[in-house]
Amino acid sequence: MIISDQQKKAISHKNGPALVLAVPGSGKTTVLLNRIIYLNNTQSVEYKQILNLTFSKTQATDMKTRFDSMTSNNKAVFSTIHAFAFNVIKLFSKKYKINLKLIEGNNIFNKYKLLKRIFYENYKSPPSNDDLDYFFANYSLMKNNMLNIDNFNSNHFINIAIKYEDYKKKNNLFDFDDMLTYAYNILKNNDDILRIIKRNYKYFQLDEGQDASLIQFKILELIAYPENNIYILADDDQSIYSFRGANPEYLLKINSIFKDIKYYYLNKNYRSTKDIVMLSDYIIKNNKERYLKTVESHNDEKTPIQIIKVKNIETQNIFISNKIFKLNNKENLAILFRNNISAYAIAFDLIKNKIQFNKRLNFNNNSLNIVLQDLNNIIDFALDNSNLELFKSIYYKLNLYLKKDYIYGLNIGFNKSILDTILDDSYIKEYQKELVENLKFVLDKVVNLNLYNSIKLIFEELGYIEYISKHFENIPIKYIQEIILYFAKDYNTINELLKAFKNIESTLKNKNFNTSNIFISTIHQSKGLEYDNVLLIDLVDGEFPIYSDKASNLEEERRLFYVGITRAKKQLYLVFPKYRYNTKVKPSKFFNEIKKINK
Ligand SMILES: Nc1ncnc2c1ncn2[C@@H]1O[C@H](COP(=O)(O)OP(=O)(O)OP(=O)(O)O)[C@@H](O)[C@H]1O
Repeated sequence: MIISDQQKKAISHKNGPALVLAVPGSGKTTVLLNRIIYLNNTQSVEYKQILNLTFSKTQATDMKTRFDSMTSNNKAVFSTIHAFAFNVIKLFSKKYKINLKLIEGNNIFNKYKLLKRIFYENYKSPPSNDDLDYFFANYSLMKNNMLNIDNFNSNHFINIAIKYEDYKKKNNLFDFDDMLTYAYNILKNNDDILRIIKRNYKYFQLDEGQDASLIQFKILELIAYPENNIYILADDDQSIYSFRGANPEYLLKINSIFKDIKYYYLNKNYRSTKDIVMLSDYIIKNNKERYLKTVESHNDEKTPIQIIKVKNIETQNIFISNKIFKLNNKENLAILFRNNISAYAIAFDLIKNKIQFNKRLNFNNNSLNIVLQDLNNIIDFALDNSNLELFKSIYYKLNLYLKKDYIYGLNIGFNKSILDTILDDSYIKEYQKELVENLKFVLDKVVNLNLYNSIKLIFEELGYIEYISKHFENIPIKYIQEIILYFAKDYNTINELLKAFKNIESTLKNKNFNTSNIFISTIHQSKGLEYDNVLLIDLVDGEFPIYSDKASNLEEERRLFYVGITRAKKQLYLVFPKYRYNTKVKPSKFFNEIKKINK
């Protein structure tokens, strides 16, 4: 590899703050690693005095492996920001003999368990997984953006957050998000600890700077002061973690914090063909909140981007299988998508066809699980209509307009049907009677139909889908209906279907097959990586971009699309299913932006 002049300029930045603004595939990591060697050769900075920070463990290990292959010196420090913050806390705990304990992972102080208890004590009912995820998302935003509990409007959040904070404080516990605030406060208020860090490190390099949150930048400012040997590599167009508190605004205004900051630009993309580079540049120019950049491609090869229209999940899967079938073993292929849920439909087919694959997913989407579990309960109730416990778990999801007190007070005779008991009740209103009669009619049919038709009937004839769409915001309900029916075709009973689903889920959670050249990944998890062939699938409006009132969210969605496109080295396929559960849907808005390029 011949280091370009642009890269050389950035590598030979000596002292003081610098921001390297780069386009995708322009060699940011290459620059960061070469600068370590440069500082050592020309400035006599010891390797161990340069702290190289990034966000994920994978990225930190990846950097270390690449660095080890460049030099035999293994003293350079590569760390995630959280690991660095953790070390600061450990230093402090040791020095002041305070036994602070982390409540992440599976130990007895697990934060989910703790929060469940707090929810239960407050509301006398257990929280759903969505409640917990929602709380922690807001909590994380609060900590990363250095906000206080009273900056929030929701009494519910404030109430739970105060109790969560109190409990942790009293018991010397901290969680993943506290790591950053604790480390910041320790460094700010304890000169002795700050001095130790400053003695150890003289230079700081931050990769993927667009992902850093306010608190992370503030920690960097503290430890680098007054020399400010901060070197940040970033592509603001690849900032896709605002939901976790990433704050590209800080980068856009960095010259007001470091007046003497030097800017470097890397605008040549070494990864992708010209067509891919041009397309990505065209798309991202629709964003307003960004540094303007020009981009060039190193590879002039022509590989037109292919826009593929498919009918539905099934035909999308056929398209994917064909591409896998034709793949030569010297190349790799990634199937990328916006939502975790897409992984299930693909994995279903790959497992069936015994094709091994690697995956990079983040598991926080359990809407498919919820719907499957409800279907299981409804079908079980159809088979056992005197089971009051089962009925209690589903009646409120079927829009029957029956009150909890009424259901819990029902007196069911031995082996008597619950629905018949309700229908016999003379106090029940006419409209309620009609709904219960309809439920009875549907459930009687469910008992005799095959699984596929039973599920279809439940989806279409009961108030269940209406309930789910109302109670779970942003749930891609039509997509979920289609996936479930796609699975259901292959099974006779709901239990078999659930078993197959659990099998898919555990395959998705299992370790990777490192020898496979097929990857399935969310776009978020594909950042920093590259593949010969990329299939960006499920490009349906409302799913990607997801609907939002805020213009800034559309910009973030566009950045995500941009990250997806720019993972491709040679071939890029943009795949759009025209139907979701037999309903015609619109292609992703981003296709309109692409259309303009062809005019
Ligand atoms: N000067 C160069 N000549 C040839 N290839 C290069 C050069 N610099 C980098 N590359 C190659 O370009 C590809 C992209 O580099 P790298 O992954 O470091 O980019 P990046 O800027 O971190 O990308 P992204 O922001 O999209 O993750 C790699 O395959 C790398 O080996």
